Amino acid sequence: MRKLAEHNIPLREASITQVHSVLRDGNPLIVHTSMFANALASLANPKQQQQWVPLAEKNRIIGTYAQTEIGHGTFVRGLETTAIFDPETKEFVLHSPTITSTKWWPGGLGKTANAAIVMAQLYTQGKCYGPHPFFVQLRDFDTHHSLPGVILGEIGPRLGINSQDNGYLRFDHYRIPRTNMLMRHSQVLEDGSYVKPIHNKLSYGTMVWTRVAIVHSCSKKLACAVTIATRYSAVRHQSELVPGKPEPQILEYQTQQYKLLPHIASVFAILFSASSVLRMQRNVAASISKGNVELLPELHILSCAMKALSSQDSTQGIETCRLACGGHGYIASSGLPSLYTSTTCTITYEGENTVLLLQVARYLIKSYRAGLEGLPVLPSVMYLTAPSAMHQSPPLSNQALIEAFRISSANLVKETESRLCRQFNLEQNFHYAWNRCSVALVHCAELHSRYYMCEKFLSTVESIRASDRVRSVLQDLCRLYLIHHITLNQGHFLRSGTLSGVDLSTLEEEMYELLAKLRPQAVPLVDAFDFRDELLGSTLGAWDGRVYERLYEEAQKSPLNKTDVSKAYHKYLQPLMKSNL
Ligand SMILES: CCC/C=C/C(=O)SCCNC(=O)CCNC(=O)[C@H](O)C(C)(C)COP(=O)([O-])OP(=O)([O-])OC[C@H]1O[C@@H](n2cnc3c(N)ncnc32)[C@H](O)[C@@H]1OP(=O)([O-])[O-]
Ligand SMILES: Cc1cc2nc3c(=O)[nH]c(=O)nc-3n(C[C@H](O)[C@H](O)[C@H](O)COP(=O)(O)OP(=O)(O)OC[C@H]3O[C@@H](n4cnc5c(N)ncnc54)[C@H](O)[C@@H]3O)c2cc1C
Repeated sequence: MRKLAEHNIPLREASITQVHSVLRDGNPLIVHTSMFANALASLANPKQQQQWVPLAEKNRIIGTYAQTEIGHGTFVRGLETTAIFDPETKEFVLHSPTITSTKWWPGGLGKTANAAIVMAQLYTQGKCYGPHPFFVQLRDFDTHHSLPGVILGEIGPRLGINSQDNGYLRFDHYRIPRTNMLMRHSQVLEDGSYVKPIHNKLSYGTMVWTRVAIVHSCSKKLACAVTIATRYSAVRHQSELVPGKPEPQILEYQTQQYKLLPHIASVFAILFSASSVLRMQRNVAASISKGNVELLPELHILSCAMKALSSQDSTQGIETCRLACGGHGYIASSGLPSLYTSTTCTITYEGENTVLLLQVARYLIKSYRAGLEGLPVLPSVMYLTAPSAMHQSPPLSNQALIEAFRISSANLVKETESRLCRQFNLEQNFHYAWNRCSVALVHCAELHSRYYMCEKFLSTVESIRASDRVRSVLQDLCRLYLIHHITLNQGHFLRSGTLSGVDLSTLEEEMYELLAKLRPQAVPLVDAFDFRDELLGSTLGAWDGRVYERLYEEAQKSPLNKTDVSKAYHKYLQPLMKSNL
């Protein structure tokens, strides 16, 4: 926090710096500096911001974002916590009517936060208006004791990020002033009348913002993992590539290159997509402040798509990097296990990936249908019904591969929409039909999202300002990325007729050549990420390559090595050994 102040970084921008990477097992302040700060910035009105933001900046208020309940995370409309307006006292009464309405998961809620943005069902004048955000003080600002009517605690150990004190929270008819409802977009007036927002999903804005931030953080996490595994693969020698010759660096094995290089490429693909979504988010934020919400649906869908793909890619990539380090990848001091556990949660939080992909699919199907009817659709999905342009680029050129992605994605959407219609005719119920097609719908969303990521990678590399040599390496990486994802999704390309079996063999051949060509660039590429050793926190991935010395030194720090004979020997082992059992 001191560093943020020294560098004049506003609280809500902390999460896109590296400040949180210093703490490996999560961080009790992360939701304060990300979601809480952002909720105040985007959902509170100017007066409320004046009241709370300076206190949050000075860390007098430490907040969290309390939305999820034990019973409902995904289905936000199903939340059960109520905020009922009492016109007599001009207060909202917050209440948790059931066990399932207990808030569950918010980061920092257990012991750290003294306030929260609470999402609760808003009732006024006897009518429910759905989930709305409220600023709620949870603990005394001086003593830190929880306030009467507020019941809270920590939820217990998790797979990872155990320093984050995820918490639970219940309210017992807890009263807050009317002015604690975050009123930038919708309001409850003194007489209890409700003023609705210009778009009814604006209160979901903090989630959209965080999804964009997650894309950024996923590229960083993956970059850390590939740095560790690549440097280690240059230091580690094992087996014989040619019988009788010295053991080579494991990075010489093609299979090792195949494990690492596509993920190095993936770091760039995610990063460039993140930048593009971030740009869009800034434009949308500016438009919203002028009352224009036209591009909000596009931002919502793009942030869902990129959050889902980047969290999945980075989690799989980190696990591949860990396995690529053999046994040493399993040791905590390699840094890889904590990278994995602190990244796999991004698949679930801020919208479980399948659910987000289904949001994308819903948009694809709606846009496809609108396009067929000649209605206007937004730019990113115009291709679904636009005429194909496959034959205009040289065969198997980068542009041709992007076109193949585009046509295959459009083809899959078309096929799935027909399936949906057939299913609808059978079921006579759209929702049942949708569920029966949902595996295919998720595939549509994945392919569309991959197309977007490939396109962003290519267009960024083509326009980037760099020396010819740097550009040439990035072009090779981009080419590897495109081919790698085409080989992983061969079925879609064969089905759409955009690539033949022969094309796929040619591309596969080229991929193997690219692995060999890029091998000498692997270490310079990860060095260029420029992580300090303290941030990597890895015995395998430090700059100086002293892997074995560091592993040995780290082992000396194990608490079990403080004494030659452990207490457990006297307490359990010795009696057992003497017991003749
Ligand atoms: C450090 C981080 C720590 C972690 C923190 C957390 O996890 S915090 C907890 C994080 N928790 C989660 O992330 C929970 C995940 N769950 C959710 O976000 C929501 O429940 C939902 C989006 C899945 C469905 O919402 P729903 O049932 O209200 O909506 P619906 O499906 O009926 O669709 C109706 C229409 O609304 C549209 N629309 C939807 N959202 C947006 C938006 N943001 N903007 C604009 N539009 C949006 C949608 O496209 C559709 O448009 P159409 O087709 O009619 O034109
Ligand atoms: C580490 C961590 C930190 C978190 N931090 C916070 C926080 O700070 N604040 C906060 O409010 N919350 C937080 N959460 C909660 C998080 O946002 C939710 O867990 C997440 O949104 C998923 O919801 P769920 O747990 O209800 O999963 P569920 O929705 O119950 O998912 C279970 C399964 O059901 C499937 N499913 C659900 N709905 C559908 C559907 N419509 N169609 C198809 N399949 C479906 C899912 O795909 C999944 O396979 C955190 C969670 C974790 C793990």
